[in-house]
Amino acid sequence: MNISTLLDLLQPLILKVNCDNNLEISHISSDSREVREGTLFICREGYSFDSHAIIDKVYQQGATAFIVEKDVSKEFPHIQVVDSRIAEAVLAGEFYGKPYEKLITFGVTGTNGKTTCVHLFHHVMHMFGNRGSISGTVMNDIMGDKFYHQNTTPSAIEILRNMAKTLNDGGEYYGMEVSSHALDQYRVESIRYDIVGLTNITRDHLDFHITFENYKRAKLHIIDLLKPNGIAVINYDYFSDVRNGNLRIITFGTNSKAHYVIKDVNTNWSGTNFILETPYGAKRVYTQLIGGYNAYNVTLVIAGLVEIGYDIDEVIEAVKTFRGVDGRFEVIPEAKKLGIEVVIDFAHTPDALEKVIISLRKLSKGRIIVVFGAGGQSDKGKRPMMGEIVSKYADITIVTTDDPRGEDPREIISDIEKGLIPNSLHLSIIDRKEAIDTAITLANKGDVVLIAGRGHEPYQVFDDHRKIHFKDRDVAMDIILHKINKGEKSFR
Ligand SMILES: CC(=O)N[C@H]1[C@@H](OP(=O)(O)OP(=O)(O)OC[C@H]2O[C@@H](n3ccc(=O)[nH]c3=O)[C@H](O)[C@@H]2O)O[C@H](CO)[C@@H](O)[C@@H]1O[C@H](C)C(=O)N[C@@H](C)C(=O)N[C@H](CCC(=O)O)C(=O)O
Ligand SMILES: Nc1ncnc2c1ncn2[C@@H]1O[C@H](COP(=O)(O)OP(=O)(O)OP(=O)(O)O)[C@@H](O)[C@H]1O
Repeated sequence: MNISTLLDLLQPLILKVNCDNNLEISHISSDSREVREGTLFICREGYSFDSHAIIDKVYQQGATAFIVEKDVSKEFPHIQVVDSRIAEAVLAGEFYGKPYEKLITFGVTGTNGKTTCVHLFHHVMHMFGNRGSISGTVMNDIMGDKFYHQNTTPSAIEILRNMAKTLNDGGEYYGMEVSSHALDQYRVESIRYDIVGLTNITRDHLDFHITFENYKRAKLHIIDLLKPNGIAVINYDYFSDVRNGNLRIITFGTNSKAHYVIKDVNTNWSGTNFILETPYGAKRVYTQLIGGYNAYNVTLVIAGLVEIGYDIDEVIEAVKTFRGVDGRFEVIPEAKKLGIEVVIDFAHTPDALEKVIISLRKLSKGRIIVVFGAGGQSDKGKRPMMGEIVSKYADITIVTTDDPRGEDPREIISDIEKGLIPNSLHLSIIDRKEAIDTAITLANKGDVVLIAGRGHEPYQVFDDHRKIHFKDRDVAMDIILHKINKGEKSFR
């Protein structure tokens, strides 16, 4: 591609041009680790690294030209812009030929439920015989190529590249989780969606957004990214006041004013069922997902697909066969041999913890023992709130280590302890394995152990370089099997 095409597009952002208009660009990147001959490299001052500092090294790697935000030497062909992140979004859209225009695109944001919605969307589309891709926290599945990405929402270039691959390989749809960070940093700015979903909004990520208003504004920005005929599917119980010109907004929730009204939710150990009042009549919905809150996630996906033209009864039928996502209300069947239930769940916000424990309360007459911690280097303010919620709703609270990410685990635990309700039954055990073992040992017949906060995650991250393999399900399973082999049963 000739750089002049890209220059035209960037015009409103350009401060200075210091390059030949006839340069040919065969690749674009903002990451030096993937630069090759013919690359247009986008420099930016990031949160942890300033890639303007490595411009000479990247030039030697073969970069043809640079997009920069700062003054750099004339020896490097460059275009200086006011904002490299916006430039990256614009360039990525153009360079990869706007593949989103030919795909059914589904973007979900919200504090909790994004992964569940995107995986359910993938499942239903597959059941309808469509091929496509998804990206998000647990995994990226780009036309069958499955891999983990450190970000819930990758960079603009990666997303557009994956969308282009999806289209080239004959895919029809692309579903993705859209984090508030990504919305704020223009990672999805040049994408347009057929369906956007807003699951809910409660406290999280205020280390980054600082205020809840900023966080909410970032999330709501997804509505601006709809295609002209696109549909926003919004949880009315959290966003009752969203208006946006002529855009189609479809609401869902328990409030009778919503377009899709959730009623009579019943959850048990084999799934959840509820009545959904829709513009097409009342329907009974059954899902294998346990936890009443999943009625919201399921409804978001049903409403989105129905509103773009899929048959409601067929969508509801396809939902039935979805088995859920790794580490989300995952029951360990072997625990039953000890007379107890053990559940792994990714709840790591105050709201998610409350919802999961309340769901468990409906499922069990026994005591609920919760093991959890909080991640380091992220929203410290939610820690005491998590402590308060767990000690309010659980019978025994065991505070432990999550991913400290360089923070002292003792300090994180102490932040959580500040919120614990006085006189509630609680323990703090720094070693996560020991905490899980203690919870399972304390459980009597009929009790439930909830191991929360890390879900599918395979590693505990102690600092930038020290990761240890730690998957809650595997650790809990080992402990349970060990107890079964020793002939232990929870009859106490
Ligand atoms: C704070 C934050 O949001 N950081 C994200 C952001 O980084 P950044 O733009 O500040 O980039 P940086 O790491 O400082 O590097 C600056 C530039 O130098 C480049 N670089 C860097 C090093 C190098 O050797 N060579 C090189 O070229 C980088 O590619 C980048 O272009 O943009 C990058 C590309 O999209 C992300 O990978 C990076 O995620 C970091 C790893 C991160 O931890 N992000 C978290 C906070 C985050 O974004 N999380 C949300 C989900 C949250 C949730 O829902 O739980 C997410 O969407 O993942
Ligand atoms: N609709 C919901 N309302 C409240 N809590 C929910 C909802 N859906 C899921 N959860 C809780 O949030 C946890 C994470 O679910 P999921 O992975 O689907 O959300 P997410 O938004 O993708 O999270 P993250 O962005 O942190 O990856 C679940 O394990 C459950 O505890």
